[in-house]
This record gives sequence, C-alpha cells and structure tokens, in this order.
Amino acid sequence: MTASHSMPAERLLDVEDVHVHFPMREGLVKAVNGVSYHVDKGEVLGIVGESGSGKSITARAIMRLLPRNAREAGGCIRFRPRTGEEFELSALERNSRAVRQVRGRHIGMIFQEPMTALSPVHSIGDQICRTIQLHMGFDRQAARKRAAELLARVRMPRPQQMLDNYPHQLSGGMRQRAMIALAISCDPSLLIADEPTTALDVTTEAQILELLKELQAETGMAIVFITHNFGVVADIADRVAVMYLGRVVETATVDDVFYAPKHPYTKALLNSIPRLGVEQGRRLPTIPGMVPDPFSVPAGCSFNPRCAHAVPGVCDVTAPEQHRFANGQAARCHFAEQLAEAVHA
Ligand SMILES: Nc1ncnc2c1ncn2[C@@H]1O[C@H](COP(=O)(O)OP(=O)(O)OP(=O)(O)O)[C@@H](O)[C@H]1O
Repeated sequence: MTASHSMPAERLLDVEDVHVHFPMREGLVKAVNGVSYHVDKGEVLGIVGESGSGKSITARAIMRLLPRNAREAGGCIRFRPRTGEEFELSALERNSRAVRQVRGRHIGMIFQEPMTALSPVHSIGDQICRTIQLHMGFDRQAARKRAAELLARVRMPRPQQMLDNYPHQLSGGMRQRAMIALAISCDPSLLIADEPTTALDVTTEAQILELLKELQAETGMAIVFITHNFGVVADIADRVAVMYLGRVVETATVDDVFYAPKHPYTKALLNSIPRLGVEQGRRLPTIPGMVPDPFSVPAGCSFNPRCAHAVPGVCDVTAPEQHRFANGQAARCHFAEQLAEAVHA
C-alpha cells in the first residue's frame, strides 16, 4: 500500500501520534497515548522506559502484531524500506498478506524469548530456508547455502550441521543467534529488537550486543532497540526516545541524553543507574513513587506526582506540549527550558 504523504528522503519509519487502547473491565488502558518517533535509514534508535510505558505495544503496532484485545485509536505509521516502496503500516490489516510481505522481508524482529520467533517443530535450517524462499525467490539449494552462511555470520559453530538442529537442542545464547540469523535472513531495512538481551547473563549479553553492532554496520539496517537499560542504550544507540506511561517524554542523541537530559523523568532514570565506583553500602538513588496504575493516570503531566520539580496548579492540571531545543532535543515538560537554563547557570 502506498502512503499518501511524502517522507523525507532519509526517513525509514515515521510513527505519528499513535494511540492503542485496551478496554478492560476495570476501565480503559491507554497503553500508547499519542506516541510519535521516527527512525532514519541506518540509524539505531533506543527506546527506554520503565515497565508498562508502552514500548512493546508501540513496536507491536509497527509490526502489526498487536494482541487481539488491542484497539487502535488513531495515528499513522509509515515505512519506506530501502527498496523504495512506501507502506502505511497502520492502514494494513493485522495478519493480512500485505503485512506478511513487509514482516520478514523488510522488517526483522528479535525478542527476549527466542521461542516467540522460532518454531519448536521445525529445524533451524528449515525455518530460515522457508523465509528466504518465500521472500527472495531462492530455490531450496540456494536457500540452504544462504542459511548456512547466515548461521556462520552470527557465529554459530558447525553451521552446516546446525541447520538440521531443532531449537530445543540449542543453548539460550545459541537460540538467540539462530533468531538473529532468521531475522536478518532477507536483508531487512529495519530490525525491531524488543529486549533481546534482558534474559541473558552479562557475558552473553555483551557478545550479542557486539554481534548486533557488527551486523548493523555491515548491512546498514536500522534498529529500534527496546530496553530498560540505559547502559545498553549507550552501547548501541545513536538516538534515544524515553517513554513514560504511553508517551514519549524525551528524544535526544545518546550524547545529549547522557550529558544534558532535559526531562525530569530522564534525569531520574539516569540517576537510578548503578555506577562503578559508588561507595559500597551507599544506597543508589531511585525514582520516588511507583509507576501509577494504568487505570488512574494522573491529570496534567502524568509524571507530576513523582517529579521533584512539579509546580502545583500547572503540572497537575495541564498536559505539557513537547518543547523542542535548538539542538533537536525535545522534552514534554512545562519547565524544560527553565530547568535546562538552571543547570547551565
Ligand atoms: N493484552 C493486553 N491487555 C491489556 N493490557 C495490556 C495488554 N498488553 C499490554 N497491556 C498494557 O499496556 C501497557 C503497556 O505495555 P507494554 O508491554 O507496551 O509496556 P513496556 O513498556 O513494553 O513494558 P515492559 O518493559 O514490561 O515490556 C501496560 O500497562 C500493559 O499492562
């Protein structure tokens, strides 16, 4: 499907004012409440935020993999892969043939749990070959050759034999590599990575991150990398979108977000990262309060009850607009400018 509006030449993905709701017995959960972000070709965008901020549901809206009970309540998602076609993803029926042509071919996906992407009843080789044959028109023999090359590329030992292994025969780290090989098998323009390293031990996590960085540099694919972990963002991303309660509250380059965060929530998240060299036994700062119940989101700025800078009568009354800074950084805070000036004063 061709989108009606044009996108800038460098733009790969445009997520614009997307709303996704879950009608529940207890009330309406506005899991994604006006999210906008973009990804340029070859760029790595990190999405950070506490649990429940809507990171995964936004990604699932892009991939057209929303839960059955999700209601899309507005917004537009446009995608232009390297092949030059343009898709209005938000207009594509979930699980339609059109969606399956985009997913797998132009968008690869990796998850925390590899068995979300891998079938337990087919060998690794069969799964990769089928995807390659379906989307790239390779015959069986050429697909098998490419599949073995992909397994070698993600550094699986004995790739030729590995083709005939089933996922349950592999270790967690190896399954993760098989899932990555499957995700990149058709040379996608975009890889969506939803917490792919969260369940791994630190050593394996570092290896997988290194592999993803190498693959990104080699193929020029863009990555949307969803994580709780600012350390991972620093390692892999070019730019960051910080999410809180269904909204993007700050977007910035990785350097800007670490050296001059503009939203109080971003600052609080950064302050809660464990640092090397912190005296043993000294308590690390944590963000005060809990993420509010999704059925009773605070009025005004939804972060106001936890914010050290909240001004009564303003922050608890009016939802802030996005404030855009000259360097391209943007923060959804009434006092973003004043707070930034106070830091530099
Ligand atoms: N199928 C569903 N039915 C009802 N509510 C849902 C469903 N899936 C997600 N939600 C709600 O949507 C909100 C956003 O969830 P989402 O999974 O996108 O958050 P997240 O930021 O990715 O969190 P995490 O880091 O824990 O994965 C949460 O309040 C969650 O409870």
